[in-house]
Amino acid sequence: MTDATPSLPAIAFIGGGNMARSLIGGVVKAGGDVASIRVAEPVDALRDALHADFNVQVFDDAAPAATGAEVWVLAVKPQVLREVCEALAGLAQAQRPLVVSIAAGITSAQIARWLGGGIAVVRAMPNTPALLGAGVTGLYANAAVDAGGRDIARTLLESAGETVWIDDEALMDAVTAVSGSGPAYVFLLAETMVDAGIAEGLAPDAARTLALQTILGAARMLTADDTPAAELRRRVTSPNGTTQAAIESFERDGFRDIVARAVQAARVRGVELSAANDEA
Ligand SMILES: NC(=O)C1=CN([C@@H]2O[C@H](COP(=O)(O)OP(=O)(O)OC[C@H]3O[C@@H](n4cnc5c(N)ncnc54)[C@H](O)[C@@H]3O)[C@@H](O)[C@H]2O)C=CC1
Ligand SMILES: O=C(O)[C@@H]1CCC=N1
Repeated sequence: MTDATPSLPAIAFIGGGNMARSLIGGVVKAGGDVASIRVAEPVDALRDALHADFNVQVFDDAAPAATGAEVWVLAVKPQVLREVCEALAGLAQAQRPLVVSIAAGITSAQIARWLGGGIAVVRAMPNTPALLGAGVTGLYANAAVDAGGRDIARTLLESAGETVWIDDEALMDAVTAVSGSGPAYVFLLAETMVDAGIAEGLAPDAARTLALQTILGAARMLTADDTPAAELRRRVTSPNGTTQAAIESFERDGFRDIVARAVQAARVRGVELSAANDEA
């Protein structure tokens, strides 16, 4: 939580789905001024829930939410972003907002162009632990973003957790592949460990508690200090013990390659999303 959070300018979230809810929850929890938050969301139930839960102003259309807001957070799916931006282009040229896009793949140049050109765009790639303030966000600013704009974007995303600036926009697809999608990899590991425990005879509740608390405890150890993950792993691995048997099995089965290929697939998909949504 930063002291600057309450002084964020008026922010319009365009799209009030999962990630917008996580970010809004973070800003509200951090003491941000809810009166300065507007959300455009076409789905009635989502819109009503955002208003009920956070007391933010809600709209069923993007333009009235964006009118007068200094910051626009684009939180729609990549596949609809072009249409959303083109509908807001006139307003963007009149208002010159700071645009923060959380859409996977879509580049700052595409967004600036779809909004009519010359727009300050920050690409942000948060992740769902933002809901607990335990997220991490990669941030990239295009050349039109000034120091004040960078501060606003950082402050906004810091309410969801840590932030990391990325200088080369091409690497935002790698950020997405590691941390944007990353929680799903950990959830997959959790599912697999619970299922494996059950397969070995543990009761489902016991397997769940054992696996999930192990992941939580390990994550806390990983972030407690600078001890490398490999060293923490070594400390668990007694010579010729049970862990060594498991790690050797992972290595034989190509665990490192499996993870590297999955991260690469996510990165490549980011590039594809950019290209697929830019056809004339
Ligand atoms: N879910 C995740 O873990 C992460 C998602 N993202 C990015 O965040 C963006 C949103 O993803 P989610 O929140 O997961 O999707 P979502 O589907 O939950 O939210 C998108 C929302 O946009 C609304 N919407 C559609 N058209 C609209 C329009 N014309 N005006 C205003 N709202 C409109 C939809 O009704 C929906 O509620 C995507 O671009 C995704 O790449 C980024 C980081 C992590
Ligand atoms: O799966 C996706 O495309 C989005 C971006 C990162 C996490 N969810």
